Amino acid sequence: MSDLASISLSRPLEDFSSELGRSFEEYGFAIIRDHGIPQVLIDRAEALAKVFFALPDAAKNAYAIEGGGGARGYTPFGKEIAKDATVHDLKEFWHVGRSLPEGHPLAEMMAPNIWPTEIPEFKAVFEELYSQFEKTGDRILRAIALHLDLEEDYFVSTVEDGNSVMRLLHYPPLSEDVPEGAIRAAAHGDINTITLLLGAEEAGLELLNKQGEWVPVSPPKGALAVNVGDMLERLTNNRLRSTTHRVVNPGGEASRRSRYSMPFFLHFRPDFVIEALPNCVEDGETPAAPITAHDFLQQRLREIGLA
Ligand SMILES: O=C(O)CCC(=O)C(=O)O
Ligand SMILES: [Fe+2]
Repeated sequence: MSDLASISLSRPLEDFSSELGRSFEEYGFAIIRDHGIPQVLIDRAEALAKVFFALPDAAKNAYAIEGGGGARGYTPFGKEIAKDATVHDLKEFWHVGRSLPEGHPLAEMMAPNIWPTEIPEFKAVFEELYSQFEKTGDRILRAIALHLDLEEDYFVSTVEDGNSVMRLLHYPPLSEDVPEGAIRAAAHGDINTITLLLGAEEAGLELLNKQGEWVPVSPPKGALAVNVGDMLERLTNNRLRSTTHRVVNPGGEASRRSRYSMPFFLHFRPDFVIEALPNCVEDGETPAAPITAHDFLQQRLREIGLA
């Protein structure tokens, strides 16, 4: 078992920062409560996600954008494949991105959102949840900055108008003919800066610890599971590790149930250059070369079959 105790975000930032740092150094993950995202909003969002995924395939497929890299709208079951995996994940999902004002200079790198016309409340609820995730993300990034001995607001400009994506996930009940080796989400690291995950109470999420064992991540209802992504790993020259994780198939009764979850992949702004922080590089070490967040993302999307 992991001893991922939940950390309260309502504590003074310095205290929160040292507990978060400890959890990140050990697991690359932390469970956070009192994060400020209202439970009524979370419940509403989960209910609407369930309504969407219950629509007929033909209706859902109308929102799959050909050639869009899955960046917005619907991605059908059996499409995404984890880096280095041989079978597809057993999931379908919907992506909500940033709503940029018309003519914004970054609009070229960020596709506009689309919304399911069948569910009129969808847009307002998920735009609100997106902005709540950003607010909580800002506080978590301040704590990470303190942990890294940076100015508290170091990350503010790096994520301003960032390419963050909220993913509504549905893992359907397992069918009789699951392809050999296929699981709900194969082992992977997240591509982005940090991930804030809601709704992962239904069992299945596991992280790979430093000892090479898979351990369950089981946030209590309403709590966030937060993890370090590949971009933050690269920025910190591997001091903070992007921990491999997966979602395994349940047995027994749970295999006949759907699982839902809502990760928010917090990204740097596309033109931010990810270059190892000087205070994370030891003498004689050669960190990975600088790369823009946009180029890094495109490289990784090609590897997971989405671009
Ligand atoms: O569904 C979950 O609990 C985790 C999903 C995940 O790791 C991902 O989508 O990157
Ligand atoms: Fe993930």
